Amino acid sequence: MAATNSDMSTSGYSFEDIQAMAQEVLKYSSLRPKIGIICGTGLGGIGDVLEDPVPVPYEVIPDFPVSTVKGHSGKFVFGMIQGKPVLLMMGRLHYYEGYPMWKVAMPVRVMKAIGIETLIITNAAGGLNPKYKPGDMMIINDHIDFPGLTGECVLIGKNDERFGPRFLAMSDAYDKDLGNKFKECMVQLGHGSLLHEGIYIMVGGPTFSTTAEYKVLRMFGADAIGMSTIPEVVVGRHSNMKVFGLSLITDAADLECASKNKLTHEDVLKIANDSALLLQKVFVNFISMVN
Ligand SMILES: O=P(O)(O)O[C@@H]1C[C@H](O)[C@@H](CO)O1
Ligand code: HPA
Repeated sequence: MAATNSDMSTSGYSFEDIQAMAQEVLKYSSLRPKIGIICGTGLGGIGDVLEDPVPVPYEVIPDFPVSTVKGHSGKFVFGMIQGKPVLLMMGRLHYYEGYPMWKVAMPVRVMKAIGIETLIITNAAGGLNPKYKPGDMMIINDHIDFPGLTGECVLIGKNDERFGPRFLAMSDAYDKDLGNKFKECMVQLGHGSLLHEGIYIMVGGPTFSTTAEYKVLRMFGADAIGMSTIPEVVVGRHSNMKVFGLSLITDAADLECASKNKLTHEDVLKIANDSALLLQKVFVNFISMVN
């Protein structure tokens, strides 16, 4: 298996490598899910609503990278939600862990090869929009691929058309119908006031931003800031999947430089943990509405 990028192929893994990884994962379950969920930092609690979960640790998949961040356990999990088979990815890969961009999003290609058609991507994010508070949620309706704009787009390199087209439109990246369904769930459950729709910007991390950086990124028009998601969205769309993106707002950017408290990963995990039960309830309803 060629897990290097020496030939400048887009993914570093050939089409055949990705199919072989998918076949390996499929050996663990007879379920054939069409819905995939990527759990953001601390959001693995979504896995608690899975009936008959079957975990597939990344270590059993040949040449699959490991997840090194607290709050990301490092496994795929098959299971059922509301009578529908789903595949969870618990343990995303981040650019700041030292993985090249093509490797960060490679699991999305494996999910596609497994049969996933609808990709639900979650993350923990900082609120740049002054209206957002920790514990709020934001449906991502557009994004700013900051690494992409500066030459680190996940699709840089040779393109294998079996994965998707060389040039990819991103104007319709986020599925509106899925967004409306999620909104409906939040309103039905009485939590409509926690929900926003907005623009997510990805930065490389692992540093959180300075006040000056937050101000610039807010001026760009971003509502929430994080260190993931966009490479997965781009590869999901390249693979012709329907994509839904959700940010859990875990902290409010200190645009006035007024706070004496320094933001930590533990703060992010705590808010994610506090929101776990609500997210589980919402996801049970949401998945029942997803085709
Ligand atoms: O994997 P996500 O984007 O949810 O994780 C966020 C960004 C960093 O990885 C981490 C910072 O606490 O949370
Ligand atoms: N910045 C970047 N990533 C994040 C943040 C933040 O403020 N909060 C959670 N993930």
